[in-house]
Amino acid sequence: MSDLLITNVDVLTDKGTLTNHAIEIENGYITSILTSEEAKTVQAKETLDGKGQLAAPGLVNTHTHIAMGLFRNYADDLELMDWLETAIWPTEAKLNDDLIKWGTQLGIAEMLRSGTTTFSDMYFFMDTTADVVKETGIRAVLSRGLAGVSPTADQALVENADLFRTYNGFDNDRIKVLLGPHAPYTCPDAYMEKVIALSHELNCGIHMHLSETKGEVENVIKATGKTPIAHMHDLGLFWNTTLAAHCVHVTEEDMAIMAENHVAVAHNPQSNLKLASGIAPVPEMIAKGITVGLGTDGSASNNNADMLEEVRLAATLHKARLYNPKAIPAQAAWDMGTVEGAKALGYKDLGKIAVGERADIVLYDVSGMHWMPRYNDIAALVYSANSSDANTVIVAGKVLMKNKELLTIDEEKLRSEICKAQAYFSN
Ligand SMILES: N[C@@H](CCSC[C@H]1O[C@@H](n2cnc3c(=O)[nH]cnc32)[C@H](O)[C@@H]1O)C(=O)O
Ligand SMILES: [Zn+2]
Repeated sequence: MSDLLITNVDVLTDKGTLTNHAIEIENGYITSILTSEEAKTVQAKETLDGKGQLAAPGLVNTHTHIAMGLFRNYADDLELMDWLETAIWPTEAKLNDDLIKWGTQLGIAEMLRSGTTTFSDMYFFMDTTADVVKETGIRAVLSRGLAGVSPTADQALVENADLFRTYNGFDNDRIKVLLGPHAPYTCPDAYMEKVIALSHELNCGIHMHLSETKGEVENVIKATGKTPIAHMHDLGLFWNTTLAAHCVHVTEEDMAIMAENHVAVAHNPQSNLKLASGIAPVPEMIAKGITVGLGTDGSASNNNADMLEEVRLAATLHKARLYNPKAIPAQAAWDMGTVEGAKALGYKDLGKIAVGERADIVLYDVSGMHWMPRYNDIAALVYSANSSDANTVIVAGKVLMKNKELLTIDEEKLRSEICKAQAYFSN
């Protein structure tokens, strides 16, 4: 008997949309895709009626600081270093476990409601974040932010290693753990050497902000004679898997290093626009064989965790930059938001609806006027859908949102806790 059967649903597959089909799920995986006729004989513990809905893979947010939703619209219209130094870091100093718990829950509620089923996080108090991930059922790749310039730098390494030992591989890889060296400007070489040594000891991957702003690149070149990518490569950072957030200012040589060392990129178009960082050369990176996923970055620089916005921006931004409507076609943008993002996070069986894939599925309500006519569902998702069309969300075969009701989060309680947090940060 299967665990879950979704019936009467349109299914987005690599070969186009299969109308009025059924998806069978067992042990967190998609075990078959059937016609409605074939599905009649299937026995399942739970059945979901997918009538009027389109089943698509869940979105994969490859770069967030999810609890930063606490600082949504708190400090805007500043460039990165100014924003971090004058607004964000002093406020983050007031964070505690309890606030992180509610900030994380806020982000997860927002992501599930907008069709995201996996996120990759870099932040503080990651044990608490891991707890919330465990309870809410979302999929996550967690890294403890590591800053060598912080007074707690060495303690943070211990915390990241403990996080890895406790959670890496939890629940059949529903949680994975990376080391999170923050950025070249907060991680001096001596500290990076400790991070790299730890990555060898644990056989652990890396998640780091790299080449985000012109200023960062200029400073690293001044100090070392090399770009941040070349410098990190020479330090030995890329020996295992690396997820590099941003990569806005990369040279041809950087891209060659990244391709050769399988450095994957988390492209955060909205954050890069808002912090005036620039536009990453994404079509160029993809052409060189680099895996590029999409991320929202924190909701204090975005200012939401809506991945469909990133998919749309990825599809449109590079067209305008290159005066080329084919720069990132709709399918490529969709893939970056799903299967390519999953690859960037080290999942080989995530991000598609197909037999054998992990069952992270979103059912979109396609009854809205903006869904008519329906010539092409990929184009509809990329160019016309609203993320609030997400109606039902499944992660690892478990239903986490059903007909817009979150089943693992008490939103009333969450609202009241976020109001308290706002009052706390307003003082
Ligand atoms: N430095 C911290 C841990 C870092 S957590 C990750 C950090 O990244 C910061 N952050 C958020 N968005 C960005 C970005 O776009 N670039 C660089 N840092 C960011 C965020 O505010 C947070 O401080 C410590 O003292 O232990
Ligand atoms: Zn970031």
